Amino acid sequence: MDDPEKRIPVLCLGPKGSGKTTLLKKLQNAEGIDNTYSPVPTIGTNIYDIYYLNKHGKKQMMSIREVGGEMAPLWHNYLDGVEKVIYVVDTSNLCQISAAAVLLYTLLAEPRLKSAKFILVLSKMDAAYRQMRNEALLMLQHTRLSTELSNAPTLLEASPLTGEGMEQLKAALCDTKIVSTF
Ligand SMILES: Nc1nc2c(ncn2[C@@H]2O[C@H](COP(=O)(O)OP(=O)(O)OP(=O)(O)O)[C@@H](O)[C@H]2O)c(=O)[nH]1
Ligand SMILES: [Mg+2]
Repeated sequence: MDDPEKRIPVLCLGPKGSGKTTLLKKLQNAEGIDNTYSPVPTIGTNIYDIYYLNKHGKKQMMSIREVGGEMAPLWHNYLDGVEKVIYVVDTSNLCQISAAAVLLYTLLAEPRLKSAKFILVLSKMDAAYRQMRNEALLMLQHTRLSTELSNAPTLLEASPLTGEGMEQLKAALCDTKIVSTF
């Protein structure tokens, strides 16, 4: 397990199996992220180095720390110095969404994350699961969060398997214009 003291500005959280590892691997432009890809559950944490072009066209590296869903009771150890939180919710698993919402609200109320930017990723937005999008947003009370919170999460719909939403996620992370050739 990595050292929680090591400052990594971007944290990727969400319930187990919500698709964090798959999403971050795809952000790294890893090969073979398709229907045959079967990641192992993250026991502990993983750090992913992501390369991107900044607004001056220069290649830069950003580190993102994933903390496995199994580690939810220990997430609070990793919040110091965090500037951005990618919160991944599995749209195909409506049974898990209420629990995901409670964990999200706890993070939004966390004083150490008061000025952090939240990116709420509805994952597994493959065609088969798209129909569940509205139910998922309702269960997360997304409309209420957007109107009542100053640090309301930015909503993104993504599927690492189809590539949907990946450029938007990169752009939201890098505060840079969308770059199509990377
Ligand atoms: N259909 C579909 N399945 C996905 C997608 N992303 C991830 N999965 C599957 O969901 C399962 C869990 O994915 P992971 O990326 O390991 O999830 P995780 O959030 O990292 O899980 P933990 O590390 O246990 O917290 C795997 O079987 C993936 O293949 C997606 O976009 N579409
Ligand atoms: Mg994982």
